Amino acid sequence: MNYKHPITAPERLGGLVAGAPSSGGGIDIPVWYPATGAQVSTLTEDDASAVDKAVNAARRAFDGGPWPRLGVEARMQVLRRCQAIILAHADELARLECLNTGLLLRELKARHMVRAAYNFSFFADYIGQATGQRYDQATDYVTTVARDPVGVAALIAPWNAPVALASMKIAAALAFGNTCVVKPSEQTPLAVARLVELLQETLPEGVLNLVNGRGTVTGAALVAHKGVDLVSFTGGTETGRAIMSAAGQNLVPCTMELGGKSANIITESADLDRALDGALLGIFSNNGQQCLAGSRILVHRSIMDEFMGRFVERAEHLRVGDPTADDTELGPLASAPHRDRVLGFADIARADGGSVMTGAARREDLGRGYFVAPTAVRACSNADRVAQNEIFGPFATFLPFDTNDEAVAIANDTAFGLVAYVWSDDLPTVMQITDGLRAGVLWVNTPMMRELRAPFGGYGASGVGREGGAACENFYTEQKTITIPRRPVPLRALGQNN
Ligand SMILES: NC(=O)C1=CN([C@@H]2O[C@H](COP(=O)(O)OP(=O)(O)OC[C@H]3O[C@@H](n4cnc5c(N)ncnc54)[C@H](O)[C@@H]3O)[C@@H](O)[C@H]2O)C=CC1
Ligand SMILES: O=C(O)/C=C/C=C(\O)C(=O)O
Repeated sequence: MNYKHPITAPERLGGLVAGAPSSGGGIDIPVWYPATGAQVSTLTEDDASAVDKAVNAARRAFDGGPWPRLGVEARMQVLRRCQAIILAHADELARLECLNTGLLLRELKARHMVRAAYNFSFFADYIGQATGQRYDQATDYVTTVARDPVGVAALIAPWNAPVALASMKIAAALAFGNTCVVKPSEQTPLAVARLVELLQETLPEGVLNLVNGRGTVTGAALVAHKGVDLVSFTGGTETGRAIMSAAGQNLVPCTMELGGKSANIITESADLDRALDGALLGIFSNNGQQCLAGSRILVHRSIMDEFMGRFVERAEHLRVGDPTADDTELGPLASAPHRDRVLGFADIARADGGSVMTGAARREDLGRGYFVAPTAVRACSNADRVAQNEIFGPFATFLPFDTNDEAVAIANDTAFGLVAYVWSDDLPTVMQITDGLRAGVLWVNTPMMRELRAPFGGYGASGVGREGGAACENFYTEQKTITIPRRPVPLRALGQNN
């Protein structure tokens, strides 16, 4: 199948430093359309010297430029202009993102670009309403807490929702007065590059810079750079470990939004129709590639066969194919190696004694794109590798449980702890399960509702720190405590006693 491309990408692509093309210097990296396997652009990698120039540009903009010194009202206006720019170019950005990720164009327009624009208006509103801290000590002293921007932010974004996730970091870093160097995934640079280019129109020079290239080259040079003051990363857990160790050498703060193996708990008291819709959305939306996927579906044993049977039937009817078509429900995976890795887990499931209920095959009838059939396996136990590893694809793992306590124990029995889903119409059951779960975000009777004022992030191997309103304020600002006597309070006069 030769699906039509959603848009034509620039033939060649690089970074952007202080509004001008970066110096590159690295290898050429092909950029593919996952729906056809065709090369659509070539990325010039930024080497360590190009990264150095980008960080220095951000440093100059921070140390001497207007951005960190701008009043809140002026910064809010700029953030609102960023929102307007994204909305005005939403169709183009969505098409570039589709071309580069194979995510559904419909979803990119309706959710990802709307979220990207909202990230900026959210932080504009947030800084406009931020309250301060003041402490009065008896009558003699007053202490206030000022917040300064931290400095140059290294923002490292993944390939599964490039613009939506990079823009969250950019908007938050800018809102609190920082300057940035953004590094998108080398697999998915197109739409983030265009976003950074578009936002130059309203941002002072050097405030938002872009470097491109492999994580081990461009990303590693960025994280290790002494001019970087903080690192925000979203991506895989192993990469998170490497980045945090490198950033640790410079003692800079990090947030790590990492992987998950989240439990989706379907209790006996669930509204099963709704839980079924939620379970399908939880694992198959975003082409199955999201950290917050409900990838371990834990079902009460009394309803396991019925629920899994209905899930499999619906999965087999998912419309897989052209990501630009309005009625497609599942597009391709992001890359050929990733497709092969995901499919490899079917053999791993069998080797561990599990059964493949459906899927676990390439959709070669759809051409050379990286399509796989929606997959469900029944694991033997929660120790199986398909129950412990993040697969990051349209691949659901089912396990039964007998009691609420057992559901909680299974849910908590992984290295991860990002999110969890609970389906029940019985309040004591909901309370018992939510009290016991060790995960950063819990959704009860709903899939994936994101509240930007609330913290988002995970326990354990799912991350360090949180993203969201106050969490971002704490991360992207330094706090400065200032104590002033109201009048000349007498001081102990040292050295005057002899
Ligand atoms: N949102 C999420 O939670 C994501 C989770 N993953 C998980 O991670 C697995 C592996 O995916 P990968 O493609 O390897 O993603 P990754 O986590 O390695 O890539 C994310 C970003 O980190 C950069 N990066 C990689 N190594 C780096 C380093 N040493 N220093 C600085 N930056 C570096 C990459 O270039 C990219 O921009 C996936 O199969 C999935 O399970 C991947 C992407 C997103
Ligand atoms: O909503 C957020 O801020 C983060 C969402 C994260 C993902 O969807 C992901 O990494 O898959």
